Amino acid sequence: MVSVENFRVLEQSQVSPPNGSAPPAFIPLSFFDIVMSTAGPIRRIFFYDFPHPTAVVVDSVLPRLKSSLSLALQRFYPLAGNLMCSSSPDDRSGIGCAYGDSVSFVVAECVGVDFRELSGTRAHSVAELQLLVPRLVWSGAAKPLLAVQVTVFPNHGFAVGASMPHTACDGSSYVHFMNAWASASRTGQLAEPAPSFDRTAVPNPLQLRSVNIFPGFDRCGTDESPTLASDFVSATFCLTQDQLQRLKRSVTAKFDQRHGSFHCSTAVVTYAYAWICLVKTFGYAGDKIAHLIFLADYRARLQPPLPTSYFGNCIVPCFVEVKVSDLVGEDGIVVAAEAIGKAIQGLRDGAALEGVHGWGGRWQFAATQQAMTVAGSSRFRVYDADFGWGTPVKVEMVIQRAGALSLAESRSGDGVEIGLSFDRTEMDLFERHFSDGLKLLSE
Ligand SMILES: CC(C)(COP(=O)(O)OP(=O)(O)OC[C@H]1O[C@@H](n2cnc3c(N)ncnc32)[C@H](O)[C@@H]1OP(=O)(O)O)[C@@H](O)C(=O)NCCC(=O)NCCSC(=O)CC(=O)O
Repeated sequence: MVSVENFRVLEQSQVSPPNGSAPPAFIPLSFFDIVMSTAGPIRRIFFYDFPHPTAVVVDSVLPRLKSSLSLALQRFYPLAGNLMCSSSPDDRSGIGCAYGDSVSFVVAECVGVDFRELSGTRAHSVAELQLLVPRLVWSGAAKPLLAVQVTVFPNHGFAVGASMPHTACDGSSYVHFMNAWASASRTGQLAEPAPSFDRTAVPNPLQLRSVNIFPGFDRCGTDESPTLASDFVSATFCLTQDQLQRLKRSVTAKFDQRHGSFHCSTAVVTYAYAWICLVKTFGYAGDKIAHLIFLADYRARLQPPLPTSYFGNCIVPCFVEVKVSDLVGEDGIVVAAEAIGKAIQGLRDGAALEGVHGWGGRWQFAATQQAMTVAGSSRFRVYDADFGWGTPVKVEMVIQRAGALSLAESRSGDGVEIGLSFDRTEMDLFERHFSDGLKLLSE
């Protein structure tokens, strides 16, 4: 078990882009950056098997991780910069980059810990995971956008934790950076496509300029991890390709074509199935409306589209509401999939931005209703992040709220992985609903 007693910081340093390679710049925040700025930091932990003593990690792994991080920052230089936002809402907020910018790089050691358990799929403490991700500390003008922590588990492995405030970028850009850093470490070269920071084609339907429209914004970047009960745990649930196909068939077999059609994708059935299990776990009354919020990548959906290498936020929220009795009923998966599919269809031809005035209110209301939210994507390729010592044995998003779900491709390549956090009793319930539903599918 990771506790403060068996966890110690070995080194705290700063990593900069190579000398003079990142010239001073100011990159204005886009509409999407400002909208997402209160969403809290993105925090992932990449676990690697590495059965060697700490000294070997320090001598051979760390120098390469640092030099490749420096190389990656040459291209992703805004991540070494600071958020600039004056108290006047008229001043444009942006990312300021200056010579000498750097990223905090912490090295820690964890002893007497079951590395397998912490990097496994079965329930493990979220408070322990929190120790493996670095804190982003905002103080005055210093508002860093990336912090890195490498934690060594002697003779077992190491974990690379990276935190970025959502103001800097969305999940697609986060993983773009991590994969660029990993491939630079593995090959010594920058092989991933260069990021694009060009904001000129990004729409601004609400004419937003500053993050200071949100009271208390400063606290959103500073990563104050809540103190969690020791029985608040995180676990990973997998849906194999075969199970996904069965779920898709169970939807399409019953879907009433008279109501129109939609593409019953992997994302649709995964969200639908997890949502039903979650609603059953919380045991809501049948007449309550259940809420789901998921995010859609808007790069390819904009007219004209932005390149996939666009770095920043380009995501829009999708809101889905279904009555609990319909979700937990016999055809719940059909009802949920149809409602989610319709929300995805509604993203076509730039239509999502038409509802932009309602986003804030809908988001706030759904949050009061314990909405299920989805982070990550099964298309991000988080398991490609090989720094030169093999692919991750586990990639975990740190989730501090019951009802928040994270998604990734499965490590084996067969299907998807769903990460969730709950109190242990709720986790047991969720696990039972999840496996019972799949048993029914195979009958
Ligand atoms: C809105 C969506 C979830 C809807 O997904 P869907 O799969 O249902 O719909 P779609 O139109 O995109 O794709 C439909 C079908 O097209 C195919 N398809 C489309 N694009 C593909 C791609 N890039 N790779 C592989 N397949 C693809 C698939 O066959 C899929 O069906 P099939 O699946 O049956 O094969 C998705 O489009 C999307 O935007 N995903 C990214 C969401 C995202 O960025 N989340 C992170 C937010 S930030 C965040 O949360 C923080 C963080 O992550 O760090």
